[in-house]
Amino acid sequence: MLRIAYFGPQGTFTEQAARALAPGEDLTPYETVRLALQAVREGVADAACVPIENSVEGVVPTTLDGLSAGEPLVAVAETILPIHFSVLTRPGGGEIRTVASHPHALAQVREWLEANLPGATVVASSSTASAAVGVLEGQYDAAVSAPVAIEHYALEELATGVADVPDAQTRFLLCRRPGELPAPTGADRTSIVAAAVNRTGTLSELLAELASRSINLTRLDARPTRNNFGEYRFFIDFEGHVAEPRIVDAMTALRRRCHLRFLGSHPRADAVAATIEPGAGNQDFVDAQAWVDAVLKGEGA
Ligand SMILES: O=C(O)C(=O)C[C@]1(C(=O)O)C=C[C@@H](O)C=C1
Repeated sequence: MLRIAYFGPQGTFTEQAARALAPGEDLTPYETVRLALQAVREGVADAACVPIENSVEGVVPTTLDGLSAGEPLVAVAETILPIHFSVLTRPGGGEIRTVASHPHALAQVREWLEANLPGATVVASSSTASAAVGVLEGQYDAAVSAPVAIEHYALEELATGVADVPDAQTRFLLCRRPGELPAPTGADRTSIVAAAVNRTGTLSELLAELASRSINLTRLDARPTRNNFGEYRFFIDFEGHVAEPRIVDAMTALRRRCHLRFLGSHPRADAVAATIEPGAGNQDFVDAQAWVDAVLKGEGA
């Protein structure tokens, strides 16, 4: 049985994602994303399930920072969950003076809180489920939690289906130490971190390498390197798999220009096939290489 670390405690959205990505495996909650990733680096866990991006609030910075520093880890699978919340209180409730949740969750229910709990002080907690634990322990009066939290904690539902944006979604990754890659499917995502030197035009040069090969980006984020003020690392997700000739061509071009960290190639949860423009398919790259090989052997011109 695989040992799967996940961003917990029990009752987070991430636990649900871990159950979807690793059904029947042995799941262990960790208090932070960093600790879940560390468990994999230390060999205590085989893989970690962590949130990466939300359709309303964007990327989860602790996950980006956790993946870009320390021993390399790669994502081997992803899942996307619909996100709506339950607001949980102690049974028999009383006045709600404080309401807690993970900052990403609070950002997705700001309007609901203003309309329904206008006097309450909003408090950030380490996860949606730790907010539920806090309510149970009397630290807060209400928690904005994943609907499954009610199955783990003896709380009452004040409201369910809470979401300022009805179709919100979060994408989660299953990360392991580098090893055999998942096979390409034609509907894959590749993730890299690019540490480019700070000079005019570097980011646009990197993006041009992808654009000139008609490789479609699915996400672009920047995070500070933490070394020099104003220096950033770029997190780039794009369609395709590193085992495809067109992606190999792009990755080698990028590697010549900057320091790269590979964060994985794996099937997309939404199964959207890669956009392939005329002249930019894998066979086009194979044919072009075969022509150059023939020239080198003196068999073509
Ligand atoms: O706290 C949780 O339940 C989580 O799994 C984390 C997280 C996130 O980091 O975005 C996951 C999904 C929701 O968007 C809110 C919180």
